[in-house]
Amino acid sequence: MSRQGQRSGATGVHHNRQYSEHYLDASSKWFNNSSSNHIPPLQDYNLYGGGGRMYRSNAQRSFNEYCLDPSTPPRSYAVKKNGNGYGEEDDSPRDFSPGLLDLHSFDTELLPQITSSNLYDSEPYIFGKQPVRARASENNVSNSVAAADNVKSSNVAKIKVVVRKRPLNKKETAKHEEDIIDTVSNSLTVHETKLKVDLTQYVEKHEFVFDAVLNEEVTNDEVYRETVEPIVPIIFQRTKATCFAYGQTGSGKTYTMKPLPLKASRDILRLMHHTYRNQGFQLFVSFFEIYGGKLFDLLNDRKKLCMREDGKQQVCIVGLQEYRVSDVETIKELIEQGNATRSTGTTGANEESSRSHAILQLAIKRSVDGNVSKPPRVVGKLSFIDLAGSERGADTTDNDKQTRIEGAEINKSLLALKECIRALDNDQGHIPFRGSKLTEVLRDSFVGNSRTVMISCISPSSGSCEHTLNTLRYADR
Ligand SMILES: Nc1ncnc2c1ncn2[C@@H]1O[C@H](COP(=O)(O)OP(=O)(O)OP(=O)(O)O)[C@@H](O)[C@H]1O
Repeated sequence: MSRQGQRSGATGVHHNRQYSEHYLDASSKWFNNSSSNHIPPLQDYNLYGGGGRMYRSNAQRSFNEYCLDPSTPPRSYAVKKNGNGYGEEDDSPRDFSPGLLDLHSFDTELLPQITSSNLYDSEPYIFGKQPVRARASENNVSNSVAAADNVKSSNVAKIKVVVRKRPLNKKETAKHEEDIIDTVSNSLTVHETKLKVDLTQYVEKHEFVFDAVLNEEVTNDEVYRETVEPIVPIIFQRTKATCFAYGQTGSGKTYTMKPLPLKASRDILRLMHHTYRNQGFQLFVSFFEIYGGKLFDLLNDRKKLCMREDGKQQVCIVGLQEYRVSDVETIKELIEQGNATRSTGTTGANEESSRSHAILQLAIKRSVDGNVSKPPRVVGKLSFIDLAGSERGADTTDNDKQTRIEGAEINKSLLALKECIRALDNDQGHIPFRGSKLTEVLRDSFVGNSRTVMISCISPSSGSCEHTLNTLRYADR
């Protein structure tokens, strides 16, 4: 009997198997319904002129100059402004001029520090109207929820490392590969088969402990609850958070990351429409990728973007399009559009492998003093990063020059990311952002009040042992 068969299937988290329907199916569903009970149910309060509205922002035009109908892909519409500040559809589709998105100093500069009592005790305002006293009692309810969120925020670790083990796939099972990973609570053991000099086999055990270990039975909903859900409320409290998935090609990074932004935006909208109702928060989405050290806008025909640093060493991504969104459907469309645009390529290791880092950002903004004529500024931000396959850095032999260059670039950025996380972990004053484009772009997510969640994805199979150990060593702090 194989070792796999002998084991009792000890797991850190006990839940129904989710992959039975979707696993082994490359077109598995990416957007699951969130079943979170922690945040009140979403209601459409029609805050922005209709749940089906979406706004596109860039720095050269005011944020509400564009308004798109989410029922069709956003880039096929341009919008002209009407009298009430909201747009109407226009036939001229590519009316957008490249904007300047300054991640810090323009519309993403943090609002001045608002103490929690200021933020929650003040009367709510409605766009263009005076504060309404009648809403005071409703606001008191919000206050207590917000206060509870404050308490929660101090409990959210600055860096959290979670390992997710996927099930064996069809190919691995067909090759009779064994599951060599045991998980118990937040620890795991890798059983590596080795050869002695006399060619007899022996098993070396490698043990690791992480903040959480999620076994092959854990669903995407549970991954969300363990990783991103605790961060969502603190985004409203001037926090910038990053969640990324690391691991070899085929280890489940995309499978793990894809549902997270949608689940997070659903909860963000719930909070905006409930706890923070009428407090002027707005949600913006942008989606870009870093491929070969260059930036491309996944929500604007993969338009090439450039990153600049201003005199105050603040990072700007020139031309990046952001969309103001107020309903989950629109966000889903944008994410689907971005994913479809994302580049994939062929290498010796995995034909479908993604060789780029995809970065989806959800930014919560608010106009200073509730003045809608002023561009809204970032209050908090949540970045989701689906990293390129970690073994790409070693991809130097059986591929062409282009693939080798890509591999070197990926290797550089993954190392730089690790260095930044190590520096954050050690509370070092200096964070080495400049190590790569990826870390430069993420600079503002690492400074100040930041949170980082790393999800290390591993394959259970004996054939992936070396890569799995590399991934776990990368994640080991
Ligand atoms: N936890 C899981 N449960 C069920 N199926 C999974 C799980 N993780 C991954 N898979 C499946 O494994 C396959 C590879 O996963 P995925 O594409 O997410 O890998 P990846 O790490 O993103 O690879 P790449 O770096 O090449 O993009 C997919 O078919 C996916 O559906």
